[in-house]
Amino acid sequence: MLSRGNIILNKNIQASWIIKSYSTVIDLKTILKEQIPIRKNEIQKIKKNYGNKKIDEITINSLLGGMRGNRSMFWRSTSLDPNLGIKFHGLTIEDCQKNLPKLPNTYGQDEKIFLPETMLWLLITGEVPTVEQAMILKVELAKRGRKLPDYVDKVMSTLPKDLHPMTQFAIGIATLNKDSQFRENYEKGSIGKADYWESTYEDTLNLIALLPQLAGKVYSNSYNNGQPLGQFNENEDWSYNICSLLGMTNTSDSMNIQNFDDKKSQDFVNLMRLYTGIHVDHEGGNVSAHATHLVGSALSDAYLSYSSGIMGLAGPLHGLAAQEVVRFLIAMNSNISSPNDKKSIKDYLWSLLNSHKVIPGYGHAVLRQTDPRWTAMVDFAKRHPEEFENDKNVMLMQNLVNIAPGVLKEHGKTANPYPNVDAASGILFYHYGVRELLFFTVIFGCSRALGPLSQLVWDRGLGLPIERPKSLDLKSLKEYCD
Ligand SMILES: CC(=O)SCCNC(=O)CCNC(=O)[C@H](O)C(C)(C)COP(=O)(O)OP(=O)(O)OC[C@H]1O[C@@H](n2cnc3c(N)ncnc32)[C@H](O)[C@@H]1OP(=O)(O)O
Ligand SMILES: O=C([O-])CC(=O)C(=O)O
Repeated sequence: MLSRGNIILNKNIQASWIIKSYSTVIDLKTILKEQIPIRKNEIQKIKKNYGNKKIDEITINSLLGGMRGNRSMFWRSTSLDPNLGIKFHGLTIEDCQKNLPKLPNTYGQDEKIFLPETMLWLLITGEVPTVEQAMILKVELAKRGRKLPDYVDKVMSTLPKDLHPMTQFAIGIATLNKDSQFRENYEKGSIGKADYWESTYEDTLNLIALLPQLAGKVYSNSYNNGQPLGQFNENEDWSYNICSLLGMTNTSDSMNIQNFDDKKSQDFVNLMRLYTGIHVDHEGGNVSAHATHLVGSALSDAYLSYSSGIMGLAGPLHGLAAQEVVRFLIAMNSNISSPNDKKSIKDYLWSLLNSHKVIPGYGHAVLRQTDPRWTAMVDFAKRHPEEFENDKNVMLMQNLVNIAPGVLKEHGKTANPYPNVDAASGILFYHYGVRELLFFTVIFGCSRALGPLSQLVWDRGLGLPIERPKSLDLKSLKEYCD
């Protein structure tokens, strides 16, 4: 083991952005105050000395093919290796599971699963937090998240019950911009460019903190006539509060709508921590992160920027695939004799492909191997055999990984025939009783806020400019071809 002050890292880990130990600093904002000028200076030096250095070539294929593979944006905290998957400041999911600290007095915490709060610290600082640092952030988020403003509650209550949960969620997030400190300061003209990051930081923490309340509000709006199913508990962690506000713990904070016993209640909260801990970020080019970054580059505040990210996440080729996978597994199970019936599964997949539909949960724009987030979700199911061994949908999800890649390879189009995270996640929530498929992506949206919004704080800190690529019309394109 290597020790950096109080920060203990497994010896194989090389976290790329760690520059010094902040073991004595316990406040996130103070660390940012120290880090931002150092990084800004580095970026300015790179621009000055290497500004004209070539990184990539833009081909007509990339121009017409969704910029696939173009290295053309800066993203600080995470990067995606096509074969190994996502790394958070150089740490894999497994590294994070080993090294992010577990916190005392945490409801039923599974030793293998970290809290999203510890991941947020890592994303923002590039440092593995100490227990003390993570505890302080956990408490701060809980304080900031204790109450949804009345005007948001009111707006949400007027929305039609059958409005898609993701649309409700995006509206709720955008509405919160009434309280944006950045927007207010900018309008008053009381801040200059060097100060933008501070109020963006405040907005970011307030927004992340309020997401459990907002998700609970959407759920009760859509599925419980607007009546709350649980209450926020300031002494508990962020993921616990998502679960209790959905009415899905057996504690005094919640209606316990699924009649969980202690074990099931704790398992469900741990599943939520796992899910919301690993969905936070997937480098910068995915639709939700990129949309947040693009809108933020116009100096829209954190609320408007992230509501745009949520709208992108609501597309079926991106986050909404989580809902589509569950629909697909249930439909397949009702068309085949058993989840072990390989031939019927293969036929079913072919019928889908022959009708020009995608196999949801399979394929990826960047990954070329099985998504390690998928592996982490399946590992959760394997560690709870008593819970899942008789679940036909979970069985089918697990069997599919041995069949779908072969079918997709034979079909011959898909660059990556292996499962992505959405292939496993929704069906585990479904198992515990979240049967409202349209709601799954809202949980994804709670988690995804952590990555793109910590990037937004840094975008402001580093003074990154408005994003504005040049487009080409058909005439110019033809001229290039000639
Ligand atoms: C959290 C996430 O966002 S993870 C992704 C979630 N989305 C899904 O699971 C939906 C299913 N998968 C897909 O649609 C795609 O694999 C995407 C959108 C994820 C990636 O898209 P691309 O980078 O364009 O993939 P790729 O280069 O492999 O596409 C080549 C062809 O294979 C097809 N293809 C890709 N994946 C699949 C699939 N799972 N089933 C059937 N066909 C597929 C594409 O539609 C494309 O067909 P076309 O040439 O007729 O247009
Ligand atoms: O990286 C992507 O394009 C899609 C994805 O898996 C994510 O955003 O989590």
